[in-house]
Amino acid sequence: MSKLFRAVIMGPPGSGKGTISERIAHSFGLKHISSGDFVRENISANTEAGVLAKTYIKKGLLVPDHVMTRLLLPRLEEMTKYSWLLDGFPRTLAQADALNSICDLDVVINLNIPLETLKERLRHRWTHPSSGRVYNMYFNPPRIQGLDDITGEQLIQQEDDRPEALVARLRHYKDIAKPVIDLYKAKSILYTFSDTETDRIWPNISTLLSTKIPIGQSDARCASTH
Ligand SMILES: Nc1nc2c(ncn2[C@@H]2O[C@H](COP(=O)(O)OP(=O)(O)OP(=O)(O)O)[C@@H](O)[C@H]2O)c(=O)[nH]1
Ligand SMILES: Nc1ncnc2c1ncn2[C@H]1C[C@H](O)[C@@H](COP(=O)(O)OP(=O)(O)O)O1
Repeated sequence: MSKLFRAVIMGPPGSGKGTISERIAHSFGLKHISSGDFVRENISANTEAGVLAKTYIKKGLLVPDHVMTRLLLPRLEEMTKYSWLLDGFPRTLAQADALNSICDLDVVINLNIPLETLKERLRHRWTHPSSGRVYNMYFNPPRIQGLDDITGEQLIQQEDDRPEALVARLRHYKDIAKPVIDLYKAKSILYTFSDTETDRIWPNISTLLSTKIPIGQSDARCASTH
């Protein structure tokens, strides 16, 4: 069997991780695992870890590393037969070390987007809370204003996406992501993409992955998990 492909996508809130992950999953047939979606699924299903995670998220905090790894690692271990792309995990060095103990990553995509662009995007981001699907009033608007394309349910603007909240989130992201980025740089698997537009970044990511993903792995049938 040819070698499976393991990738991580990193970037500050609003950098386009979710948007680009969907494109990668669709074009290259990788399983897309979003830590945020997975946490929300566990909260809805009332699993032990989900109940615990909810107590932190309600306070606007990140879920502690040991809870996060207890949630995510078994999920990844179920996926040993698939190539996957992980979005939203690892967020801390402890999470990166835990991930390192169960697999070798091939590529880490690091999105470097200017602060002004992030603020502007998140100001116009609308979210479907139960699925985590996101829209932008200009970039990818829903078919009917204010409603989710798939379920027709109401979209909301998250408190976290207000510009004032974003500056604090971004500062926090930078502090915790720096050692993770340094680790992947030292391993020579970090690929950084800097631009203000996803559509300009995407061709470069697509070219990179075309050279890295073994032939026969691009199977659109095993695309995104949601
Ligand atoms: N104007 C514009 N909006 C974009 C672009 N790329 C993504 N967006 C929108 O920007 C917002 C953020 O994109 P996401 O894919 O949710 O970013 P993320 O990195 O997953 O964000 P978090 O979930 O907060 O970590 C969404 O509303 C997207 O629709 C772009 O190139 N231009
Ligand atoms: N790797 C991780 N470490 C800690 N908490 C995490 C995490 N991934 C997700 N979470 C938790 C905290 C987030 O506020 C929540 C939703 O995740 P998300 O949708 O990726 O985040 P955000 O709301 O920052 O865009 O789940």
